[in-house]
Amino acid sequence: MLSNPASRYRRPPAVDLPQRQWPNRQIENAPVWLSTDLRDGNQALFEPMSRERKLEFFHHLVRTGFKEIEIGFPAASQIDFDVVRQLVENGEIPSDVWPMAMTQAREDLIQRTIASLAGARRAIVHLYNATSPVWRRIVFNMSVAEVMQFIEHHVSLVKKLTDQHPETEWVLQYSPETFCMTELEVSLQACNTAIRAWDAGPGRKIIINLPTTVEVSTPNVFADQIEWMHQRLERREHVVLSVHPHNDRGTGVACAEQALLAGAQRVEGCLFGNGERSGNVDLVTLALNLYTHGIHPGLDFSDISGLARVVETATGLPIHPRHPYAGDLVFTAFSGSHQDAIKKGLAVQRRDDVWEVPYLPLDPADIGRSYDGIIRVNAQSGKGGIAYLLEREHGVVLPRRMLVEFSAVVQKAADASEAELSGADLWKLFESSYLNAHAQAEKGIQYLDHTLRQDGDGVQVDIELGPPASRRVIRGMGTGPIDATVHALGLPVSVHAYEEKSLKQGADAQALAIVEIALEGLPGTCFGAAISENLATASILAVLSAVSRAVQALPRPIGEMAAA
Ligand SMILES: CC(=O)SCCNC(=O)CCNC(=O)[C@H](O)C(C)(C)COP(=O)(O)OP(=O)(O)OC[C@H]1O[C@@H](n2cnc3c(N)ncnc32)[C@H](O)[C@@H]1OP(=O)(O)O
Ligand SMILES: CC(C)C(=O)C(=O)O
Repeated sequence: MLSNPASRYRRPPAVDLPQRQWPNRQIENAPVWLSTDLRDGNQALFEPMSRERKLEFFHHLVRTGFKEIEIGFPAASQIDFDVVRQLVENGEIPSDVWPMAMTQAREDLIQRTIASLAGARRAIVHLYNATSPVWRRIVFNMSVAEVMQFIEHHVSLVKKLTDQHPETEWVLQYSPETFCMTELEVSLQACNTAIRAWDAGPGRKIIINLPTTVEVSTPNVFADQIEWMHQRLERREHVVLSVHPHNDRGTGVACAEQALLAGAQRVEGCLFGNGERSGNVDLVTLALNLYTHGIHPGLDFSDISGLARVVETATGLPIHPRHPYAGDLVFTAFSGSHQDAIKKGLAVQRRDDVWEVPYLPLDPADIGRSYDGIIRVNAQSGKGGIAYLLEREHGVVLPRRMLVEFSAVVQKAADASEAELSGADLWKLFESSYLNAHAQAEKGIQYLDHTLRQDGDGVQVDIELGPPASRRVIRGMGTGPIDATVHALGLPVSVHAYEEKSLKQGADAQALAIVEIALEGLPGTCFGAAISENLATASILAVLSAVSRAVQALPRPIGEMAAA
């Protein structure tokens, strides 16, 4: 039993913002993206990335289209320092990409951070300090006034040190860590202190990065906090307003999206939501959410599975099969009505038209995934998935009533196996239920051979039935092979429908024949099917298949009923 939370947990206060604008807005453009996979993502791993892995990951991020990449915390880790140096010294950072390095507000750490970036064409120094009451009291033991002096002192130091490297274009990023838990007036004071100490102005940009260091509120409260700041920050035109959502309440993506409505221009996060605790905001989901609204995110996720494997290898963490867009199961429908609707949708969807396939939020092909795994068949499936697999893998299109009949067979098999049925399983079931139904000795007919010859205007068929030890021949005359076979059987059978289809072309061409019959004494109709290189043979076998299946329900074996 969960204990009563009322006395142990508090809901953070709402923001007094009666004129809030964000609920009426839509996201119109992609934000600036910053990948913190190599910093926040990396600091949250059982085994942080090696130097080689970091470098490789960095280049993947560049190829994906990131223009801002937090490479690490060079003052805290020799690997991070070496990686930054290698990238800078070897000129491996493309001219339009901003590397970013993080530091605490401590003089020695700031010096080393700037030393790591020296010589870069452009660079972002990321300075942070926590500002919320709990951190002020427990971690830093500082008053609000002392926190402001602390910020002023360390931002000024960053300015002084970076001014000594005019060959580099410097930007300061200031993060009031724990922003979402800080009184808004204090956050504003902290950010404005940084803006002034950095002397933000024309050609001197500052990034103000507001994190949900630990996500504690509903996304609407975070959006209110962002809009409140957006309206009040000093020198706003020289400030890039950024957010850094975490996902402790599972609403990181919602927080980021609503923050964009509220005035944020930039988002920091990790691919597939890696990062401290329940992760940083997932940049893949955010970007593809935009994409499905017709807005290009400026990031290339056209090979999402390839990227997922890169990230899994680098982090040592698996991506959940139901992870939005990237999970193995997200383009798979298990339930019958979903499969049916997807099949119908795919049949009418044209490549360049607006995407309207039911149940699939985007065209899997757009992110390098194929339709292959879309339909699966299990005990929850209906006709749609079965029809899709038979058609895709064997070119077999069953008449609707036959599909209904066969789906009952599939359902039974799936229930018995308690597993998913593959296309191959489905075909085996189709073979044993229909294509080989005439070859089963037990209750049905065991076909061995036949001869067919023209007889005046009609045909005569001689069919050899088994078992081989007591083989016998039944003969029938008719207008064609089907009619003759029915007569040969001598059973009260009437043929309701017949269709044939060629399955392959050329030398190995094959015909599929499908027959629907009624057998006196049995309710409804029953289907049979057969495949042969010869159409007449396929027709004869299809009748035998249908009759054999129909008599399965009869009390006496077919041999006793058939005319000998
Ligand atoms: C929310 C985030 O993700 S922030 C990023 C967090 N990432 C990391 O910390 C990863 C790497 N960090 C480290 O390896 C280490 O913390 C180092 C090397 C930076 C510093 O190591 P140490 O000097 O041993 O300090 P330690 O790790 O114990 O950190 C606690 C100290 O840092 C201080 N501190 C914490 N945050 C800050 C900050 N933003 N600015 C200034 N000081 C800070 C604390 O007050 C505490 O100081 P105290 O020792 O005087 O009480
Ligand atoms: C932006 C920084 C300080 C951060 O990682 C956080 O607050 O989660």
